[in-house]
Amino acid sequence: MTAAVPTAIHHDEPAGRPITMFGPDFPFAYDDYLAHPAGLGSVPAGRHGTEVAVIGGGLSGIVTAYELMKLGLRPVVYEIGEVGGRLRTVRFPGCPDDFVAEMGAMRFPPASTALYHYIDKVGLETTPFPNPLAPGTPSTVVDLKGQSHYARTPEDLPAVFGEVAAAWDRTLTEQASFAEMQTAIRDRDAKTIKRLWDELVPQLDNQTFYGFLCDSPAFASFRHREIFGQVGFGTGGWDTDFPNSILEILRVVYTGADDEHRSIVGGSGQLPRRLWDHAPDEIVFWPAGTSLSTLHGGRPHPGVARLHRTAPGNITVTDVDGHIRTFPAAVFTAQSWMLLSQIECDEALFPIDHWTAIERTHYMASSKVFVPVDRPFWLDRDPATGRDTMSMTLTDRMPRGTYLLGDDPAKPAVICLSYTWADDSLKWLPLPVSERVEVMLQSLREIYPGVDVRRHIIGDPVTVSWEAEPHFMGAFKANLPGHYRYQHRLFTHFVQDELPARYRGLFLAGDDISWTAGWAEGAVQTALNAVWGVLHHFGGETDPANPGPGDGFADIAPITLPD
Ligand SMILES: Cc1cc2nc3c(=O)[nH]c(=O)nc-3n(C[C@H](O)[C@H](O)[C@H](O)COP(=O)(O)OP(=O)(O)OC[C@H]3O[C@@H](n4cnc5c(N)ncnc54)[C@H](O)[C@@H]3O)c2cc1C
Repeated sequence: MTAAVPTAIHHDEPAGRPITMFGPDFPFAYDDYLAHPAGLGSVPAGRHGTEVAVIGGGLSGIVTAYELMKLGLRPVVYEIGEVGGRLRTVRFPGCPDDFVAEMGAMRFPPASTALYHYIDKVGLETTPFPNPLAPGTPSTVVDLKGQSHYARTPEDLPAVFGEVAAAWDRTLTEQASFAEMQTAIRDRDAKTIKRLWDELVPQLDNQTFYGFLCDSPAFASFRHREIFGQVGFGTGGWDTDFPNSILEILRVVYTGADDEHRSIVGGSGQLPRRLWDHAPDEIVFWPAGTSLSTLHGGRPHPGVARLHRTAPGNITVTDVDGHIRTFPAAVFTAQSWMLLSQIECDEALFPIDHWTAIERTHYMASSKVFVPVDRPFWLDRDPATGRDTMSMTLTDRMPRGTYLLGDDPAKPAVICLSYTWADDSLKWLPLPVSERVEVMLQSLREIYPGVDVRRHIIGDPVTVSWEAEPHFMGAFKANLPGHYRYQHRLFTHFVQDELPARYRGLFLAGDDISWTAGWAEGAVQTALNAVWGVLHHFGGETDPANPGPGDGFADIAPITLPD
């Protein structure tokens, strides 16, 4: 548990299976499905070599393409920017290559077991991420209302933080059957998960995160709600999530998505790039040594400008260079608002209810700023106080979260001066990077009056505001109250037997389609759904010993709410 306030109920890890991102909406064991020696299934030999368009070369698109290739199909990946998408690792201009900044995803819970399947496959190493009060984080400062609290463990914080933690524990116990749900997830007990969740969804779909807190007697005090919003659980301040559906938050805390985060050594962007170059041992139809890279002559096709149907079942793709190609199936993995804005689309691509669901998608803004520094000077002890010079910092000032990355005294290091979401991110939007850095350094000076951070900076800063990136609408989707039905339509779209034939053959995957948006695990899980969808569409099947996500769908399907 990495909580600043250890707010999810924390039991000692019992023996047996750990908590994973198994459900609660769709409790399918993607990790077991991936690990099974029978593989993900097969398509009829007559289909081998058939082209399938994969739009978007982020993690979801690359996983989709990789698995389609292994089945003997020919994925044709279109990417408008860089392979990797929101797994975007950048270097600092003029600095050596071992300085990296994670502009998108930067910390991955071990609970994301389908994601780790691919991290392990391509041989990437991970290391604990220095979240607030995580065991590997030397120290944490919580700075609220102009008062700073230094802590090595949660017990070092003033008593009110413990009260807030207890209030969250009590709220989850009394209003969300927390312990029972975690036991069911641990036991992979899909029936109990569904019983608990299917009861909560209709009750809570209309509720915001903040409303959920206000309804809890444990959070009767405004001050407690305020501190909780500023310090939160796991990774830090969560008040920017207060307007979102409480179902989004419960999904995260039940499944351990905010716990025990690890970063990928050298950067997360290596994962999709290595998978792009990876030649799988188990591959059908294609000669040994085939990879996505060899199938594409080294690089993906350019971005997609137009999508339409030229015959029932066919998807015709026009790329930004004007090349036109028609496919018997396609998987769309970019943010779905691209279908409403940057890509010219034929309305016949989806039924109208799906278009409505796409249109209702709500995105969270997010900004980050990083600077390279000469060394991890924060580990220097202040001789007067015996404290670290500087600490991982949570604050109600503009930067909100400052992360200190690096612990080798002999090496340069990196500071994430600020990581913000939603309204907090929009406050940075008008400022160029130099002004962002000035405001951030000023805030840090208030918190650490004797520390001259600027003196240690050895290169230019890098920044991102995802809401201003050309091919993105924000950092990630976050459902608002009342959005469950839209999310349900998008997630279940990969099972197309009930759809009129004219709408089949185009599949949706990626972060927007996932129940746990903002977590790369969802991008992988939805990719595997789309792969199953394509396989099924082409008359293929899974091995009876290893059924896929669509095979036993009726038994574990997300609950349908009435209109
Ligand atoms: C700031 C931030 C922090 C995050 N933190 C975490 C974290 O700590 N842990 C975690 O697990 N996850 C985190 N995530 C979420 C994680 O990054 C995503 O879930 C995952 O990377 C999404 O992958 P994807 O393939 O679905 O989408 P993307 O990575 O967005 O891929 C879609 C691709 O489509 C491309 N595209 C767009 N338009 C077109 C077009 N017209 N034609 C062709 N291609 C197009 C885009 O360029 C992009 O490469 C974070 C994300 C952000 C932004």
